[in-house]
Amino acid sequence: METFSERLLREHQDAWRAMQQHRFVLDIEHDRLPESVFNRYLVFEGNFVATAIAIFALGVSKAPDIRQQRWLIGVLNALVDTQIAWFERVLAERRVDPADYPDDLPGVRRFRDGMLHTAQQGSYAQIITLMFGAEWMYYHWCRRVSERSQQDADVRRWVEMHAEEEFYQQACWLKEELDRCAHGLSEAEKQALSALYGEVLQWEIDFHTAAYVD
Ligand SMILES: Cc1ncc(CO)c(N)n1
Repeated sequence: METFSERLLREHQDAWRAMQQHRFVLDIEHDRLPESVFNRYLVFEGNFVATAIAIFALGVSKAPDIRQQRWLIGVLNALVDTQIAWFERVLAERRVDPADYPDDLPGVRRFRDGMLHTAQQGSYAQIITLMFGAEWMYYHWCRRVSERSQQDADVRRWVEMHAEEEFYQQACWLKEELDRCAHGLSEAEKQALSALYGEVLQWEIDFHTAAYVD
C-alpha cells in the first residue's frame, strides 16, 4: 500500500522534478557553478540555518512525546554546533561578508517566512511536512550529484554533507514520522498537508533561483 509520504511525492512529481533539475543543481552536477552564485547561496543558506533552528525548536515544543523530542534535539545540536561553525569558517575563508548581500529578496523571504510562520502557527504534523519536504528533496539531488566531481572543495563538501548516511537517516526519520503522523488524520487534513508539501517544493525552487542575479 502507498504510504502518505509516497502519496505526497506522487502528487507533486512535477515540482519534485523541477527541483531535481534546477539550474543550481545542474550547474553543480556539471561542475560549472559560478563562484559568485555559490557565495550568494552560502549567505542565504547560512541565514536559513538560524530559521531552521527556530523551526526544529518549535518541533521540539510541539512533539507528542520524549522519543521525538530526543531525536529533534539531536538535529538541533548538529545545526547549532556543526552547521553554524561550518558556515562561519567557509564564509571567512572565501572572504564573503553577508552584509554585502541582499537579505530580503522575494524568493529568499518567501521560503523563510513560509517555513517559519507555518511552524509557529501550525501543528507538529505540519512541521514534519516542512522538514520532510526540504530534506528528502535535498538528499536526493545531493546523492545523485555526489557521483560526479566538483573542483571547489567547499561545493564538494556541501554536496557530501547532504549525501552522507547521517543526513539520509535524518531524512528517513522525517519520512517515517510523517507517515506515523498521517495515521490519525482525516482525508481533509491529509489534503491540507499535501498542499503544504507542494508549497514547500515551490518555495525551495524560488529560493535556489534567488542565488542567480539576472
Ligand atoms: C534551502 C535548503 N533546503 C533544504 C535543505 C536541507 O536541509 C537545505 N540545507 N537548504
